[in-house]
Amino acid sequence: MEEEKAWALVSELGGDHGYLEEMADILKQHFQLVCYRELLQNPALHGPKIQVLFMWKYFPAAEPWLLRSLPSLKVVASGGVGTDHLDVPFINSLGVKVANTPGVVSDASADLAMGLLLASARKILDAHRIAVDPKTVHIPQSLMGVEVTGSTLGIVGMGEIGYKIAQRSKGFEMKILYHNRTRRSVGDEQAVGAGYCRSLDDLLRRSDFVVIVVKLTSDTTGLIGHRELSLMKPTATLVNISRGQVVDQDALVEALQSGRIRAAALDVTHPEPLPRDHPLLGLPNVLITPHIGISTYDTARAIVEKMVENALAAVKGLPLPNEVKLQ
Ligand SMILES: O=C(O)[C@H](O)CO
Repeated sequence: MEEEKAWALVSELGGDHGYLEEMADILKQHFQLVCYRELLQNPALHGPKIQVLFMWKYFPAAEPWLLRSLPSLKVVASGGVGTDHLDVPFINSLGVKVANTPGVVSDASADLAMGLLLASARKILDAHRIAVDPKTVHIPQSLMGVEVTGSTLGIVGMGEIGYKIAQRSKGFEMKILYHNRTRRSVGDEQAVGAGYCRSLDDLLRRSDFVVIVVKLTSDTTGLIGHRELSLMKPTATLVNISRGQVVDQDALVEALQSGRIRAAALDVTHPEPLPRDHPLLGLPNVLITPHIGISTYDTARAIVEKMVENALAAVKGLPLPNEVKLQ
């Protein structure tokens, strides 16, 4: 006899923050799904049976009132690696576990970092606009970029994603520097030819491209501010794929407007999206993508599969493969 499926809450199936059809099918194979909208329409009917909250791109937000209205909840299974949108101690205090999906997001995130770096260095978006607009005249100087091959890349945060960026950069013959709380093994460093910078300032002074890949914590909030930007080369480019709050955006606007640094390429901002009149959106030396680091079909599928694995373990009372525990 088929085991009865446990109930899980999801944002939407389809829609802006919903799951693509294929991903929704994976969830449906294992769980009976209730959409957030349905829950709000009939909380007394749906609330008590929900054991899993699946979060995709932070939706539905795990707000205290929502968590408290789900008495059978066992796990918040969040897609992606960052858990800065979750109050883990509070969730745990309700007897609910938190899981994320590390590992499977790393390749797509590292690929995007390289994409942003290359697009910014070679002004690929400006070039596209000129190529498709018959009214523009191609002035070659305006599309002159900076050389990637042989340049120096500074990676701030050498976890799995940072390391994968280093592996990719090796193919571009870049000199790799990294700054991280803990130093990698000699073997890891040698495999990609990465040099450790104990001091972030040192890395900032020496790099042509600085890629930010740290987790958002109280230590990394505002890590790159006026002082740090002023240490960078005027020809340097800042790439941020971590979280918007790691960079002081006012300081960044100033550095970009004054030419203190050459350019920035950002997959993350604070807030997301930025208000339409935000100065970053009007600067010619900024490239912004709307937090698409993990947005590939393969990665989305792998994320959803991991979310399911964690959720099934929680429902069965087994240890979670990816429980988030605050150190
Ligand atoms: O944290 C992550 O994995 C991505 O930034 C998506 O939120």
